[in-house]
Amino acid sequence: MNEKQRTLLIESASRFPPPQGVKLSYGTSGFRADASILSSTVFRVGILAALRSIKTKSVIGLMITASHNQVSDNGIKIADPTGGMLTQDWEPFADAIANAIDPKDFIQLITEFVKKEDIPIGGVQSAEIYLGRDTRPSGEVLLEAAKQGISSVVGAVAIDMGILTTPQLHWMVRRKNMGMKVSESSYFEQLSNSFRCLVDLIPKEDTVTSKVDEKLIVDGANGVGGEKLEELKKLVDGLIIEVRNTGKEGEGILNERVGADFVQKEKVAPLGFSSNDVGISCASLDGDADRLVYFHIPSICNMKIDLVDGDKILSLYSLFIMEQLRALSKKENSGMIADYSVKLGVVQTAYANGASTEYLKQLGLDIVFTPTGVKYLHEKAAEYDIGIYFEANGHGTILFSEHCISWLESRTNEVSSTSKGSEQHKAALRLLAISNLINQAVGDALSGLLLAEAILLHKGWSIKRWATLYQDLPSRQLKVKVADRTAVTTANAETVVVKPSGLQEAINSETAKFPLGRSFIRPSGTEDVIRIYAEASTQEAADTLAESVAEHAKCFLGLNKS
Ligand SMILES: CC(=O)N[C@H]1[C@@H](OP(=O)(O)O)O[C@H](CO)[C@@H](O)[C@@H]1O
Ligand SMILES: [Mg+2]
Repeated sequence: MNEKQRTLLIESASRFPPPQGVKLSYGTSGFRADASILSSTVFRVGILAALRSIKTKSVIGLMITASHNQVSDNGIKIADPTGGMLTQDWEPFADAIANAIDPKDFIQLITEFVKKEDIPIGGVQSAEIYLGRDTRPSGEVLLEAAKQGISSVVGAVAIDMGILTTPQLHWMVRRKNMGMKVSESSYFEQLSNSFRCLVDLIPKEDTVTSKVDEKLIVDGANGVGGEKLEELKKLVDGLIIEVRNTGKEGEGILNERVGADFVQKEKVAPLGFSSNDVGISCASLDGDADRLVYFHIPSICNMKIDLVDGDKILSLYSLFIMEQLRALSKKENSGMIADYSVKLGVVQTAYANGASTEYLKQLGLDIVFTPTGVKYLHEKAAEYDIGIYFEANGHGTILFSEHCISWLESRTNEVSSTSKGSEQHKAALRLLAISNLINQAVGDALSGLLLAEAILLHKGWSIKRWATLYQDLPSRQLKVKVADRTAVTTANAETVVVKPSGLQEAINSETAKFPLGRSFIRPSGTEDVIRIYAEASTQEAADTLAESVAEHAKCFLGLNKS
């Protein structure tokens, strides 16, 4: 590192002293904490992003958001050149620099890292970083910290893309690195065009007899998703969407009793919904619009909901894609059959409802489990020609391999010359439209919503029909603040506790008391808590199982005194 670069880093780092007595960790989705202590972290991640951009010779994204956390929190995460999450190899470096106690230490870490990774820092090579943020009030100050971090690396340029959903920023980074046009309007155009394409391919006779819902009400969590959906819906014909909890002045507080996380965990309607909405199809986005769940309110008596969670969205997508693949491999007039069999896979986590896994198995799908956190699911899904992944909480997407897309394209060309308009031809076009609609970088509530709506229209299904695909097993999630959550280590996609020893045996003996019982605990990657999950044949049993496992966890780990 040359002298000019070193001086620049030391000067700027001294303006961003780290918080005292706090240990930060890159976690399941970047750094998250109370916004008031994050400036130095965001500044340092700005530098990391610049190094990553130099190393990969690509545009890197920096998103300032704390997703579904309370409004006073904020966070920062990195989008890698493909639009995915930061490569896991760099996470230890992210942790190390975020926790370096003084500028000297910090510079030392950077010097060692650029040497090890052979990063030509100092201006030989340029770097470009796209910045996005959600609607949190702390976003502006943190944006400034990120810019200062970036500009303390010689040759690095920050480009502020403004207030965006997390998936929009990831999409932009991916597109830019593919040499394509990047703007918010091109994002909206791509989504609305591919949605229209799917709707145009709906067999006409089916639409007449359809029982589809007339409108969809969307809870925007008082975050960025609501305002973006207002924009997007102007371009989408054939859907009536009413957006609530848009976060406009006086509408409510970000994520407070609203949003996908609240709805999925509490299983009640968000604020802003009432008994007037009984029977109507509804959906909830989370604070940065990378999660989506659906629901309807079955009765005017209370605000309990019938939840259509990520597992059911995954099931709907899987069913539709399987149907298209089947149509594609059928022998038609052309006499041709599919010349390679598409490897379709489904990825879930331990939080997936047992009934969903059973349903997907019955469809004959290949299902794999990974630890919690989309970085793990995404990586696994990318091993298939078409990989569908979802967390129960509504984060997920469908990945198409390059090989699969070019095969679909050549298939479409072939079939359109021999049997244009055939079922085979339409199936190939539908799959291509899905690959354009659904975000290939990360889970995206807006594109996910348009795909779900297109499939419902195609099948002539209402949300009630969709909800009956299978019946969820009753489940309960709890969280406990323990003395040190890192004392818990797990194995087998987080379904088994390895440490502290004896705890798994205690969980096993509780679980054995309940028919269809299943329970596991794991340390959260985004909050200072241990999460407890339990599932059983009745709600009461699931509640009791969760409570007793929580008691064991407290006993083994001790409570947090602070
Ligand atoms: C049980 C649960 O919903 N966990 C969520 C939550 O992670 P935790 O590590 O459980 O805090 O936030 C992650 C980021 O949004 C998401 O990927 C994950 O699924
Ligand atoms: Mg989110």
